[in-house]
Amino acid sequence: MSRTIRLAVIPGDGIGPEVVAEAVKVLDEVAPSAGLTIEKTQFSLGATRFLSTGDVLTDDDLASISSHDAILLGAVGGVPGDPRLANANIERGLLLKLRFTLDHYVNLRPTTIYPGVDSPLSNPGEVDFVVVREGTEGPYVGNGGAIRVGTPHEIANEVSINTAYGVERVVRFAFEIAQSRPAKKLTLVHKTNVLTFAGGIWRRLVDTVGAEYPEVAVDYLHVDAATIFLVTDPARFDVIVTDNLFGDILTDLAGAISGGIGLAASGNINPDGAFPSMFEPVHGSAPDIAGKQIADPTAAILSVALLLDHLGVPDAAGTVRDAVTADIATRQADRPRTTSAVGDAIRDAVAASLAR
Ligand SMILES: NC(=O)C1=CN([C@@H]2O[C@H](COP(=O)(O)OP(=O)(O)OC[C@H]3O[C@@H](n4cnc5c(N)ncnc54)[C@H](O)[C@@H]3O)[C@@H](O)[C@H]2O)C=CC1
Ligand SMILES: CC(C)CC(=O)C(=O)O
Ligand SMILES: [Mg+2]
Repeated sequence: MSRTIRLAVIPGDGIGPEVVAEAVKVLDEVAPSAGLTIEKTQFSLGATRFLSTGDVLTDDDLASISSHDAILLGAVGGVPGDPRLANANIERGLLLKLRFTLDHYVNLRPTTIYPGVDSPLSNPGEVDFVVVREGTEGPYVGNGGAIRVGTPHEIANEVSINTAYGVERVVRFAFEIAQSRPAKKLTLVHKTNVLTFAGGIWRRLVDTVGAEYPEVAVDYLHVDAATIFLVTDPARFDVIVTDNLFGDILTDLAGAISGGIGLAASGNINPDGAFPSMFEPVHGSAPDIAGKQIADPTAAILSVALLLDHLGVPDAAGTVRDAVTADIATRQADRPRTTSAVGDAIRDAVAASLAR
């Protein structure tokens, strides 16, 4: 029996539409094998839409997106510094508004170094960790302001919000994941030596919640030291739990060490299922390479694997990851392929695997 999934597709800006086209290609190939019928609604949102209509995300857009079962997003944002977008605030008005309104409190960002991948690390070892980044709080909530703007006496602030409710639930989610993994290790990353108030609540809640997970070994690193170990000893990590800002930064670094930002996938999860979760590559709209068909669509395709996990069809997710693994093993730096050629190859590998 087939299950219908209503998927909101937001290709977005820059390379977003290029990589989403490949992700959809792969999703359409694998979905029937998992008994899924994917009913897609396209949403034309982002900088391009703002420039033509002046709208970032209307109430109607939000209501319509919310009525779907899940969301697939490319990336949004125009060329940084483009004066026409000065008042648009696409990132906050669209991306963060979706994450906050749909209560995506878990931003799940796994990192694996696939065999044959072109990593800048000489000897990375077995790398397989997941960053559980808080998605609805921290310094991204817009709790700030500025006075005397543009004068030599300007003062600006941007305050990090960390609630016991918000921190506890994401920490608990991270412990659940750590408990389910063979290494059973959780590393809190923060900056408690300086951010004593924000860091304090994270440390205390990790200790409190951790008492319920005696099998999980708990570690702590300041964020600056964490960047060292991500490069020198990434195999030490299993589950990292951290706030919205540190998680944002660490996961770009994680992408870079594991073969490039074009491989890094993410899920913005509402674990309670009250709202649709949203799947997207970690990267942005990459205006520097947009329109050239040279973006790597693998991160978007691996985000489809996270979507399939979320939909409760792990075999289909595994089929996609196996196809990506096989494709990465064939890559040659001196023979680059177009975005759609990579998508075709992964789609064909999925088809071949399903035919066996
Ligand atoms: N989730 C989202 O929608 C995000 C949006 N942004 C927005 O995207 C715009 C550009 O941001 P940047 O800071 O330049 O970050 P970016 O992630 O778009 O690009 C950083 C670098 O990585 C490269 N890159 C990114 N994705 C790639 C891919 N799939 N294949 C190959 N190379 C890739 C780009 O060419 C660039 O050199 C900004 O407006 C930013 O706010 C940034 C991050 C996330
Ligand atoms: C524009 C940012 C809020 C998005 C971002 O960089 C991310 O989620 O990784
Ligand atoms: Mg980021």
